[in-house]
Amino acid sequence: MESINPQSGKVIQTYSSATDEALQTRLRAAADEFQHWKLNSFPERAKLMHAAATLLRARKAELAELMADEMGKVIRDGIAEIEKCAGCCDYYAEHAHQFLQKQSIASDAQESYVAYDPLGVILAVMPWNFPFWQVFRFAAPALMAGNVGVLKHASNVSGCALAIEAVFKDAGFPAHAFSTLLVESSRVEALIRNPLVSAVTLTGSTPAGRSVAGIAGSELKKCVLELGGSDAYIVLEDADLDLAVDLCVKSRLINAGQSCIAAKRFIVVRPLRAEFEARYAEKFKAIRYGDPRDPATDIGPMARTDLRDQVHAQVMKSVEQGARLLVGGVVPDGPGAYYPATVLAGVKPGMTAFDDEIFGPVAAIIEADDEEHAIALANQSVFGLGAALFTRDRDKADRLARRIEAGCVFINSFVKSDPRLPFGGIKQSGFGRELSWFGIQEFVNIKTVYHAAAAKPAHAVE
Ligand SMILES: O=CCCCC(=O)O
Repeated sequence: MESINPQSGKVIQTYSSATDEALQTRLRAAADEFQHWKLNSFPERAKLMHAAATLLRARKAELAELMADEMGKVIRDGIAEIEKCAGCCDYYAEHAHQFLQKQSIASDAQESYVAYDPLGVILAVMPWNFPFWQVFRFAAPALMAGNVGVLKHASNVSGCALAIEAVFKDAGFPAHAFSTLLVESSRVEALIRNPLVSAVTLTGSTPAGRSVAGIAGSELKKCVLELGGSDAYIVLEDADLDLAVDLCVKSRLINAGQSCIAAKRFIVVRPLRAEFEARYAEKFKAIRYGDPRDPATDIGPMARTDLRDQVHAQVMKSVEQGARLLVGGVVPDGPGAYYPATVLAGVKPGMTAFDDEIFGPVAAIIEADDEEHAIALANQSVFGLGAALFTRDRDKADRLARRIEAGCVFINSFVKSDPRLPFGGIKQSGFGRELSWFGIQEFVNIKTVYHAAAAKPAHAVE
């Protein structure tokens, strides 16, 4: 497996994938470790998780450079990503015990309660776009709950995958509490089917989700899926337009547009559409793409040239279908998987930019007749990950938020994940939740314990 620098196109490192025997040995070791790890107390686990947070903070500069080299993330975003991972480790170190405390429930029993037991070896199949964050937001709760983790990371970020394993090991976790498996995607099916694996979590595309869910389903193994999105950002007539334009630009360009929760469809009511479009295009024109290590760069290269070419094909298709290209839309000459910040206007249902997820720095502006039409357009999607609403009317925002088919709705803000808040989607964006109290509940056995009304003491039996 090769790590290729998307800026230069040069191979940085080649990794050999694990043999079947080596994989089996690692899974066996993880399963054996689970028998010990699950018996540790919460304070013991928390101590190690805090140590992982400390190490992440100490290594943030080098880890950000690794991301820049393997997938093109600009350095300041890489540093922010590592800090967020550290915060997530601290959060679960501090709260896991309380989240998984036994809960008494009154019933006809003398005593009945719910206990939360770990499930075992959890396989995480993770993508390259947030190579640390996506892994830590799974690993911190899963390990704190007493599970052990094995990671199959995207093949272009093997360096990141090994660096994550090293963080856990160097923080003092037992050797097989968290391990990285260097394997190609074609071997994920065998991993899910392996009897030593208890459950699987995937962050990735909708087709990958279908495949993982199908395999996990046929094995009757629990899975959590965090898939694609085409988040609608609705701008209503009473919106603060400066704020809306700023946040809509910012959200679309997160990670060079390569984020499931980046804003993708901008649905603006007719009276504001022309003004929004003009201001939006102006800001996009000023966006500089370039070396991810250069502090002056706004967006780095996309992660791979084939992904860049796919985005360009989607832009061209949308234009053929009638969208107006306002900014960008031209593949630059020279090396690197670069794509310019691009704006499409006049986008409508039936066009690629409306119907499909565009995983790159491409904005689709859509005009709505009115508020009702805006909500209908937002919901006219196979995806249901996130959405944002811009309005000054708080009551209206609450009413409309409930009508939007998505896992989260942010009002006058862009969509973001936060360890304290549940994160996940509906429809073809997946199912299950990560983060918060809800996330740590996904990979536990929610066990009912029932004590019958007091049996007579032995000496009282006639
Ligand atoms: O592709 C998904 C990106 C999620 C980013 C985040 O959680 O902030």
